Amino acid sequence: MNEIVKTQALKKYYKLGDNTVKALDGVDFTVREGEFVAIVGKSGSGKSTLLHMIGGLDYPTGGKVYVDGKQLYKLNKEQLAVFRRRKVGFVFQSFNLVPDLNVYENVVLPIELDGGHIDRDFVDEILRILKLEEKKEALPGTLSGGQQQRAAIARALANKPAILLADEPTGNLDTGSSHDVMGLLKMAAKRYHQTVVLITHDADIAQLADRIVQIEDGRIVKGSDVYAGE
Ligand SMILES: Nc1ncnc2c1ncn2[C@@H]1O[C@H](COP(=O)(O)OP(=O)(O)OP(=O)(O)O)[C@@H](O)[C@H]1O
Repeated sequence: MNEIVKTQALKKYYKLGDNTVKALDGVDFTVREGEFVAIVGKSGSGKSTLLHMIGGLDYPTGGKVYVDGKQLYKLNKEQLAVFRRRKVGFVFQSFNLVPDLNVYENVVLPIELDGGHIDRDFVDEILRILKLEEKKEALPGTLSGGQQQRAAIARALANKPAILLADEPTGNLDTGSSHDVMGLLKMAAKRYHQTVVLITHDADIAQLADRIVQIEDGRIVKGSDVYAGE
């Protein structure tokens, strides 16, 4: 089975005055294509840092990150930015939709900014699967939190990224909307064989993933490799 994400001895240290914070301290982590992985751990354990490293948002202190066969940190800043635009879909707790653009325009915006081809049939299908077809022309401000997050997920899926990374995507939603959003995200991921790595504090949400990876003090303590759950 294809390993789409692989980290080896990944380290990220932050210097704070005389202290060094070891946000990641030797992480070996693999995700295979089409897997839906939840990362859990206490606040400050290193979850967001790991997601940032996989998404090419920052450079590590040591170790390697491979995504879709590319070693990320051999890329310079511009190449890394292109990698992010083309290969990674991001979903955050705060939906980050552009308020003046309607749902459809928000969803296709990253493709337009990258000068890519918009596959309208595919975008329409995603909007249908995420139950947003009636809301294509609505502005984000007129939508519920769950609908806004589904629009953000549609945007992340629209250019068929190699990986979709979600940082607490249900953090701002009530329980009902959280399960709704997770269910639809999972369904879309299955349908497109989309690899998803998701951070959550919520054990119920994590249970919906194919595999749960637990991180403590910058190290993975459970679920690190793809065969752990089998
Ligand atoms: N830019 C930074 N500069 C200094 N320290 C940082 C920076 N980013 C993260 N850290 C530290 O690295 C550690 C890991 O942070 P990280 O955000 O990855 O944790 P987390 O598990 O995602 O936490 P939370 O669940 O609260 O979001 C923490 O001690 C944090 O304070």
